[in-house]
Amino acid sequence: MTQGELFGGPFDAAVGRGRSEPAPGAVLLPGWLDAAAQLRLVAACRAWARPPAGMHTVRMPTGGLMSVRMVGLGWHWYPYGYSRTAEDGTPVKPFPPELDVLARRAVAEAYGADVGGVAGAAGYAPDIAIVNHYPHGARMGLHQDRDERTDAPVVSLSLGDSCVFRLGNTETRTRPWTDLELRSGDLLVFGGPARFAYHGVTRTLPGTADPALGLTGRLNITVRQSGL
Ligand SMILES: O=C(O)CCC(=O)C(=O)O
Ligand SMILES: [Fe+2]
Repeated sequence: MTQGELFGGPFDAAVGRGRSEPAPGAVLLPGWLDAAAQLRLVAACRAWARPPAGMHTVRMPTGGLMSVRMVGLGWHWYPYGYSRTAEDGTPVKPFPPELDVLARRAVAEAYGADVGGVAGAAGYAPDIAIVNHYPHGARMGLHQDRDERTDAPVVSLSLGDSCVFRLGNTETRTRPWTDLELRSGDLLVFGGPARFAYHGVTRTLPGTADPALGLTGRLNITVRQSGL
């Protein structure tokens, strides 16, 4: 049985763990971060998560709490917008220069010679990072990232437990979609025609992280350009 059959849908366990383009404009580079870079990022996330303006639970306008906890750097995300003030009323932490460097390299490597053909990729100037922590059992429903005022690519880095990432289409929350396994160190860039695709995390795979990371659950860092 393939993993596709196991998860009941088209499933690309990052075929052979090589570069793939799961949808036009979406590029997956498995294992893009080496072990040392992953360790450094986990340590940085721990510092960014601390109060003030630290990691918090988000209440949706409908009243429910998100199962993912998050912290914004550069800008604080709330449903549905950005502010310079965090959940606790204190100024948001600055957008870290190391994420600026990393995300620019990510976009350059993801698109290579095509960078000029992807909206906002050549002049990519990120100023937001959102760090999400997925405790065991957490998930993120299908959504579009559309609180930014640009169509510049979103850079996504995964750390810790693997997850099933659902990459859908730009029109509806329904099929067609592709389920991708994102593992620790994987880079996913979604720009161009994939920039406003619905996406989400249907589940994490507890216990799949390298124990050496010292992380329970999964971390995801998205780096974005606000246009604000
Ligand atoms: O955790 C992920 O891989 C996706 C996170 C995401 O979609 C978001 O923060 O908007
Ligand atoms: Fe998103």
